[in-house]
Amino acid sequence: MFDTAFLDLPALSAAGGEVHLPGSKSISNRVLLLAALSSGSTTVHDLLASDDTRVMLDALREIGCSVDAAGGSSVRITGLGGRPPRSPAKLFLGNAGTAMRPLTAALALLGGEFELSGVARMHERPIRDLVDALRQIGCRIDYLGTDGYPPLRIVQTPGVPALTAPIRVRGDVSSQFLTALLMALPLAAGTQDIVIEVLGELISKPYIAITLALLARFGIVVGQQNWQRFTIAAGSRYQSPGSIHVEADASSASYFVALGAIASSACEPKGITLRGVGLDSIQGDIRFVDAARAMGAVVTGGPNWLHIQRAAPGQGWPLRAIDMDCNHIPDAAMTLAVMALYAQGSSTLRNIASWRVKETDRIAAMATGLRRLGASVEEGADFIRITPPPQARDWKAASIPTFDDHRVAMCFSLAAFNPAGLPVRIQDPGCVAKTFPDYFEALLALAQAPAERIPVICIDGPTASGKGTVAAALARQLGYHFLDSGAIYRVTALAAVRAGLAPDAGNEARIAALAQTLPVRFAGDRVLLGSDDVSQAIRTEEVGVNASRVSAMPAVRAALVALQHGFLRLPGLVADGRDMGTVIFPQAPLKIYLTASAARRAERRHKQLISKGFSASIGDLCAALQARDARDGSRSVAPLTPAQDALVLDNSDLTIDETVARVLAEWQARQPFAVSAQG
Ligand SMILES: Nc1ncnc2c1ncn2[C@@H]1O[C@H](COP(=O)(O)OP(=O)(O)O)[C@@H](O)[C@H]1O
Ligand SMILES: Nc1ccn([C@@H]2O[C@H](COP(=O)(O)OP(=O)(O)O)[C@@H](O)[C@H]2O)c(=O)n1
Repeated sequence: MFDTAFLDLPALSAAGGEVHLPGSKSISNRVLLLAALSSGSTTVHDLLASDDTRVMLDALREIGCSVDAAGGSSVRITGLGGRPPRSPAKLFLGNAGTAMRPLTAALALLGGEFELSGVARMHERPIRDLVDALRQIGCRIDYLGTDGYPPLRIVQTPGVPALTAPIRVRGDVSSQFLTALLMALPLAAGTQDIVIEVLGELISKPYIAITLALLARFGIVVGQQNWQRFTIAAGSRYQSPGSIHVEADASSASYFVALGAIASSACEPKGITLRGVGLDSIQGDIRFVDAARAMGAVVTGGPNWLHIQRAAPGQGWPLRAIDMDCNHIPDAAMTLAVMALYAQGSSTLRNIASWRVKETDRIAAMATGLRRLGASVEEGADFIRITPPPQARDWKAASIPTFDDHRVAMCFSLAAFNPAGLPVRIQDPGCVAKTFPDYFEALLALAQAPAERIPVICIDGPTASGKGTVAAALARQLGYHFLDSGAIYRVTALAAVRAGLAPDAGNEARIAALAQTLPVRFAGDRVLLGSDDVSQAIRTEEVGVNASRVSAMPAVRAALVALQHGFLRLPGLVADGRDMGTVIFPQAPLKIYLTASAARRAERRHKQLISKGFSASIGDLCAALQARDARDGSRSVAPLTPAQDALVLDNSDLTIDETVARVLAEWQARQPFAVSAQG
């Protein structure tokens, strides 16, 4: 997951390949609650691992269900099955509406004392209509903060209240209230039919269809008339299906359907293949496929898969503008708003008032981001109209605020295919954790960009100047890959010595041959030579000196070039070494030559070695590093010297954090985003 302050996506040019989507958030949480209300155990497969499912699982444990890992993405839930929930209990539900609403209804019916709270945004998301419906039937629920919003306290004597009249609930604000009642009211259907009447036009009907389909899997049959009246038959009982698979999220599929529709396929495999959700999905958002087709996407599919390709020029590419009622696909329709950037003419998405009360005001959020990209946007209470930038040159490099809304973040990643070749900055990319923690990894695995567009920051300099430390910290903060080229030379030296080859000029050809096929791999912080973990072994001073020797051999350096180029991958790279800016990545937009006085560097190396349990004397180290500087600086190939366009940074009197901050400031200053103006 990209847990960084922002993620800069370079302009992307093409995409292709296959992706397996994670389980749906709303199906995951519905299934978890139904399993918790059933008797016996239910093994839930393909459960989404995300913030929202985590808070639901924690809450279920808190009220007395047992939750056991069942391998991979499976969990086994042993439900209450008629037992009262553990009470009193305080439940923290983050920003998960799919936990807050159904748990409120279920706990109010089961009885006990509960406090349900969430993050600040959750306390701004209305719940009055559900509370009013539950109060009608005698449930005691109090607001602990603002009237009409969580946090809530439930104090209800155990035992489900008797129901005499139909329960009425508004259906025109959020369908989640009706879902909550449909999932909880079978608890009250022991000896009587339960009738729920919807007031107003029910929005998001497809989400109710998912609820009904899942209730049926748990043995509860609900009759419905016109989406206005729902009847749960007397004697209904939650029956665990034993095991159940969570479908992948059709809303998450929308980003990849859109990706296939807008990205060209540079090479085989053509187009995007999605696994985990297909044309037979129980999720209403699968209808997004029809909307994407209307805009020009070429979509085929089967029971558990979809394949999407961009249309031929003039036959759906550029995309066609649409004017569409999106009530049936409220979440996925956000993706259409970004697809509209690639359409000819203005697109209007209507009947989307529910966007205003989601994780953020999504109409405002989409309008903000789209305008920053250069589109003209008109917004109303329940619609948004998008006119793309007229020409490629009218696009702008934008820093997109995501308002802690996973879908906003995912949608706007698609703007990286803009015809102007501009990068896009996604602020707080970690907010995708709500439904799709590895979204950006999945996108970047499919997306392609020409090597010259992938940004590289080079940090070169003498030994112990802090290159490795600073480069690794930068890579972490930017979400970029990290190349420790010194480690490659160290591994080469170690492999040579292990092969009986002394690091002398006479062995150059043989060491180069060995370097050509060096089986080195980086796995997080570990360095592997074949299957041998050599992370520690390569850090001795002896290996450092041998590395300096083999690195002076032109044939060895040549043999390692391709290996180093291979590290240049999306979304970007921070490369640490001696010749990153001069030889390996001469096109890099930022080159830092990091240095410090020999005395300071010897001190640092001394501390580092002592902390790793190696013995060393500062005097010896200072002499050795000066000798190494001389050898690295005087060798015939790629001598240690600042690139002409490098920025020399002497950090003798800077801390690590100060050094990183300086480099980061240089990097930010080179970005096209108007950061200060845009926030
Ligand atoms: N600016 C700095 N101030 C103090 N110590 C530093 C600084 N930069 C790095 N160090 C420490 O110096 C040691 C050597 O840094 P390292 O990143 O291994 O250098 P290099 O990769 O240039 O050889 C590390 O233990 C690191 O924590
Ligand atoms: N790009 C690079 C990186 C390292 N090297 C050599 O490899 C040796 C070990 O690299 P390193 O970065 O781990 O060394 P230290 O700076 O940590 O001592 C250095 O002394 C250099 O001689 C190089 O020649 N070119």
